[in-house]
Amino acid sequence: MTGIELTDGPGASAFVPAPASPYQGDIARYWDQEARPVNLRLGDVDGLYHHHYGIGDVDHAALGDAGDSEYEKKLIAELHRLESTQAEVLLDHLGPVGRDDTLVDAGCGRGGSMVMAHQRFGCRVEGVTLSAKQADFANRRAHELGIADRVRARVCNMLATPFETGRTAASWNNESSMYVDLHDLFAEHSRILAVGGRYVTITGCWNPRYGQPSKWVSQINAHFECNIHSRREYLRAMADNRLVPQAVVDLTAATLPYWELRATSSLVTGIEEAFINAYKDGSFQYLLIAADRV
Ligand SMILES: C[S@@+](CC[C@H](N)C(=O)[O-])C[C@H]1O[C@@H](n2cnc3c(N)ncnc32)[C@H](O)[C@@H]1O
Ligand SMILES: CC(C)=CCC/C(C)=C/COP(=O)(O)OP(=O)(O)O
Ligand SMILES: [Mg+2]
Repeated sequence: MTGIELTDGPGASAFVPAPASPYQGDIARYWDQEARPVNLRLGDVDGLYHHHYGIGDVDHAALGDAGDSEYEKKLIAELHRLESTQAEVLLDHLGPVGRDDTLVDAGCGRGGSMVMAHQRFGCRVEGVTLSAKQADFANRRAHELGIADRVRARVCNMLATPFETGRTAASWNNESSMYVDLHDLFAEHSRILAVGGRYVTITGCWNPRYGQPSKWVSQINAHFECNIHSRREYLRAMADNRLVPQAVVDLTAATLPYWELRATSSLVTGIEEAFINAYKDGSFQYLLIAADRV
């Protein structure tokens, strides 16, 4: 195996494999360099660092008056609450999970969802990301929380993981499936999941009823260097890989309040309008799909 040794600091990943493709090298670099305030300031609220979006109604009573000197702080806390609610809803769909189970977070980012899964179920959680910086960040947080023996991130391609065949109780992709071929992705989840295990994704996908990816969807792809798939592609690739949908939940209406609130904040990144327009013109959907491995 080719790769490089990382030696900078105690949390550094011991071994970073060479990227499986030039594209994966680009994505590893993208997330190694990412430090947007909208992600770090929200994570600082309670130490759960997410790279996904929010769902649910805005609590206007908690936000208070826009003229209030504490308003921006409250707005950040509210956006973070909505992002954590999103992860809670994903975890709600994992089915029964025991302390002895192992879960896999494919494309784990800085590890917020992994920590939440461990705190809810007491289980072991293994995460993979292309970014050594993210893996180090997630492992440092797990260490600070005293759960490093149960929650671990590593630098690894989610299409070729080191996990044993048929031993994972449940696995998920939280806004990370738009970076890979879906047939390759679901073949790997299907391999590692136990029969009867559960797979869950929350994702943005283009709506086949619209026809083709809209200009807003193309703008989101360019912004994140990703490749948003259609709803049809998800369902077909799952069916081809022994993943049978048990629930398909359209979260589009539930995510719009998050985007509309975020668009008013000082932490805007410039992609807010594309998401709002794409969701509103029907070309784009925010979906949760939970599937049984049969
Ligand atoms: C938008 S972030 C989502 C992070 C996390 N799931 C969350 O909800 O906070 C996308 C993640 O997918 C990861 N990713 C993309 N392609 C990957 C691949 N082929 N293998 C492993 N991770 C990948 C990136 O490294 C990044 O951590
Ligand atoms: C739903 C879709 C299409 C998601 C694309 C993947 C992605 C980049 C998610 C959010 O990451 P982030 O939290 O780092 O982004 P931001 O900085 O915009 O908050
Ligand atoms: Mg974010």
